[in-house]
Amino acid sequence: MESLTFSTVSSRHFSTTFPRKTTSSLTSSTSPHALSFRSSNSSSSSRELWGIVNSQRVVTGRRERRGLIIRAEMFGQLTSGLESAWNKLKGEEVLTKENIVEPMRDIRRALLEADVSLPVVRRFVQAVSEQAVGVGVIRGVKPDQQLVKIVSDELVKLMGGEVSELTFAKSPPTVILLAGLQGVGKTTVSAKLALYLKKQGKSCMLIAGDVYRPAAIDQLVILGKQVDVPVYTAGTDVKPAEIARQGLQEAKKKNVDVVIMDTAGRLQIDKTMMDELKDVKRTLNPTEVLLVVDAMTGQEAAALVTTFNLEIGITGAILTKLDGDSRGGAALSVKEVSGKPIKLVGRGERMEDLEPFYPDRMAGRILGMGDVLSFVEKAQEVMKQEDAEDLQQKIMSAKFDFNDFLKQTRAVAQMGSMSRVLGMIPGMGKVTPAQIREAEKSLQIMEAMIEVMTPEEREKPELLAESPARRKRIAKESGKTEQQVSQLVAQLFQMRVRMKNLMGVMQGGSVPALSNLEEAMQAEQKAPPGTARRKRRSDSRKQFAGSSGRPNPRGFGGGN
Ligand SMILES: Nc1nc2c(ncn2[C@@H]2O[C@H](COP(=O)(O)OP(=O)(O)OP(=O)(O)O)[C@@H](O)[C@H]2O)c(=O)[nH]1
Repeated sequence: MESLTFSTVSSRHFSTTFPRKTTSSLTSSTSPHALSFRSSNSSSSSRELWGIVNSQRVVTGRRERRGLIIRAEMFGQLTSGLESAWNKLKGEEVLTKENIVEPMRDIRRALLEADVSLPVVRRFVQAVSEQAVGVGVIRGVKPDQQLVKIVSDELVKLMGGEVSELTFAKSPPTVILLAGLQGVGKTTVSAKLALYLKKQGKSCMLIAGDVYRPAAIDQLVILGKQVDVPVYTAGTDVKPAEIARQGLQEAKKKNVDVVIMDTAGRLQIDKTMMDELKDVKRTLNPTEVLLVVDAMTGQEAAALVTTFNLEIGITGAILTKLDGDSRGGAALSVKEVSGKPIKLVGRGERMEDLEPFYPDRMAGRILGMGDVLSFVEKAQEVMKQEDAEDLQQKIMSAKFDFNDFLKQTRAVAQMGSMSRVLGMIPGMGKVTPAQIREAEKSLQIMEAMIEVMTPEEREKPELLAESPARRKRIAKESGKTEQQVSQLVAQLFQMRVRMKNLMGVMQGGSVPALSNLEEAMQAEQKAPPGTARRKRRSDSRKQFAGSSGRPNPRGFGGGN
């Protein structure tokens, strides 16, 4: 399904798999975060690809205007409104009560401009502010990235958290009653839904219940043919409740799994319409009563869902025309205002354009920052503040041992494939797949050797540095060579010194921001011989001498 591609694409795909073309200057501004993950070649006309390369935003419309191609991005205005919030945090070290005031104002404005209902905006802003000031520091994650993550989590919550699946009757047929105002897309949705369920292996039948618009019956018959689903019709002279009864009877006779009833829409909610719907509902005793609402109507859609729920009792909503110029108000307000979930969304006029409503993917599209979100999540998982501080302490006091080494390598493994993690780090995108495979292989070798060390050896690497016999034993038990063991021990000592050097670049001993770490690493690589490198080597020797008392004159590789 099309949407699947948007929230999970890792940054590597931007640079390696998909060609890319920069968005027209007429589209909303581009996130600086997203930019850092982008590649720069061009040429693709595929809509899916465009969605991906535009940093996971959905490009929905394509209109020629005065020779220029204008690409409308879903929720583009909301996305750029939120971007200005992150931008206000550039250069900040940590989120504070003071420095989030301005970004929160931007978030509030962006949501209101997107036509999100005011009480919803108020609650949202309050929830985000509270979390932002209490969030603390996560190693390697900048405050603006942290705010993106908090906003994302709250957006997901606002939209209901989990996907709200359709319910099926214990004994078939499952009956789905569709309701809604005129022109919202009910008839189209009826057929789309039948196709959607058919793809899940369910047999379906449609009932044409819109007796006020004869063309609607013809339309449903045509669409039914298109998706190859039978349509029950009884003309326009029969009451909708009676059509429902007959249709249901027919469906039972045919052992159909799901019956979908299309009903008439009105321009306004009126009593006759509600009474008629109530009659139909009573007759059908439906498993699902879904209100079809138009995303373009913004918070009005949420108000409608509330009214319909109070009047006839509904189980959820279907949001249509999400591919249009909707600003996001409907998607963000429906659940919070009405308490009823959006179950499905329509994203185009084709029969295939109906899909479940995934709050997390929707949030990802609104923010257009899937990569930043997954990076922050991974960092949160593996780099808890306490761990980072603990590690820092150890490094500063040169006590980084094999347990820490193992913890670190496992943390990297936990972060998923190393390649993905490296790809997420700006500036690290040029690591080749071969290098990555090599790195992953050496991690496994290291783990095997550390695992056979005694607890004492793990805590005091000096024991191994001093004793060829111990190294020999480790080699034997882990199935590796003595040279590999010696290299590992040497590596640990080198790492102590390297990390200590890196820590030196941090201001005030704080946990490093990613950029500092990157700069330090680049500086290290660029250092001319005889300066930092030379110093590091001598530091390394001192470190080794200090820890073991007496360096092995033959070096690790040469011992027996
Ligand atoms: N772009 C887009 N158009 C849609 C979508 N869903 C429906 N439409 C279009 O909206 C128009 C109205 O759809 P209908 O299915 O006739 O609407 P209805 O609610 O049955 O209308 P009434 O029978 O008058 O109440 C049609 O032109 C559909 O093609 C969607 O998700 N995206």
